[in-house]
Amino acid sequence: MSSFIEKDLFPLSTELRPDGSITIAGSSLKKLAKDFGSPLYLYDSETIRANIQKLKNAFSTFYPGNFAIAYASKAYLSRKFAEKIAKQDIELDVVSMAELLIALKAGFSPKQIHFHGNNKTTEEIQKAIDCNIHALVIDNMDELLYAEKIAASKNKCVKIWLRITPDIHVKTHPHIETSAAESKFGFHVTTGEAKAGIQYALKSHFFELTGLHCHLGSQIFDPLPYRITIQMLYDLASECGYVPSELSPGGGWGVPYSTEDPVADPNDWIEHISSAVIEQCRQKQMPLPKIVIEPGRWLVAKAGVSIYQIGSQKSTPNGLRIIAINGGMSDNPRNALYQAKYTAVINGKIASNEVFPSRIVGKFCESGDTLIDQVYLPEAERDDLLIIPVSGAYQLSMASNYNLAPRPAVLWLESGGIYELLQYRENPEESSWWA
Ligand SMILES: Cc1ncc(COP(=O)(O)O)c(C=O)c1O
Ligand SMILES: N[C@@H](CCCC[NH3+])C(=O)O
Repeated sequence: MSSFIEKDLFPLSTELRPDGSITIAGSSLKKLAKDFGSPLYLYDSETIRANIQKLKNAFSTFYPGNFAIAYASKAYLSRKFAEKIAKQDIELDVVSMAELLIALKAGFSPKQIHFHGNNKTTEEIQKAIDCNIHALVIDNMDELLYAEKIAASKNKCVKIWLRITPDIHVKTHPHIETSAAESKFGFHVTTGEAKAGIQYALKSHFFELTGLHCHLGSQIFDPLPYRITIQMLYDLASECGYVPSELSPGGGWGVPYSTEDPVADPNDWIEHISSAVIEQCRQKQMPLPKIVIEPGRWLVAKAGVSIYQIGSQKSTPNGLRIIAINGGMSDNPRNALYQAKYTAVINGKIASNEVFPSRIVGKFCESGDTLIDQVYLPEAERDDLLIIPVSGAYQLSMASNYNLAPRPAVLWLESGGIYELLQYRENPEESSWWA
């Protein structure tokens, strides 16, 4: 456990009791699992607030212009979670009608919201226009022309950004890279579509092109591709005689999931983004834009912890120790999708010295339903609680009802043992499949 704490994998308010059990924000995980059942997801409020503050401080240190932190809500969103985040004076990136409606309901002003997506529906474009969101982020030429028709039918001038794809590779899993020439996202630079899009948007009576955006991908630990992209965006803008008042280099900064993963300081990210923008503006004699970053994972991954109950255990003929838990790919498909690596501990047995290589598998009817390929754990018994840290991003937001599994409950933890239900456990007897 101490190595996990050193490596910064658990939420800030995590404490280890002398009996080897864990509390977060003063709440015992054993008690929470008893009261709310498992699988159970928890978010530590202190970690989220500290992460937001860290990014704000970094901008205050490195960037003399305006900036905004926009939480990429696809990482995890529910109405109550959105209400908590709305109080932190940040903006929000949404990609669907439901995310937009929740954001508005939770108290985000439309002026704090920008709407992404490579294939927005007519209703989504209409709704975004009707509520005057901060920016409709147009993904491609086809969408630019379609959104213009909708804006014209409403006789409105809509604030837009264009999502530009630089056609470069970044080091991450191919499924979460969005910057390459093969990407389905954005106006590609090398085909000339990006330049044509900017020129078209600048001429249209129905658009105000307030900014350019690029999102390179996710789980990125190197600031260099951000620098290259910012230069590319400014070269493009300058070729088109365009001066962006906002510039969004997206999100994507990575987090460690296990003690073997790199730890990358987001200060480096913000410092590089800031200095690249300052350098480009100086070279091109343009005023500094408002920089809008869109972190999802970096803001919430480490704040989240998932708790499971251990069930069957077995050894395979080749000596592999398998521990099955009462969740799996339905609440966390990341190993199945990206071979994502995690670590885990057994609550109450953290101090044990004797550990064995173990594979953590779920309860679903797929051989790929593995949560952790290999982790060293002590002897475990049925009903022991397995705790997986860094569970706050892209687990529940990608959860499914495979095998008609109900989605788990989610709690928000405040210090002093205070907690609030963000999302209740689905009731398998009241789900839509009974219709
Ligand atoms: C447009 C856009 N912005 C921001 C993000 C957030 O990425 P991350 O959670 O890696 O910060 C994503 C997801 O990759 C995205 O598609
Ligand atoms: N879902 C991915 C991240 C993709 C982010 C959205 N473009 C993950 O779990 O790592």
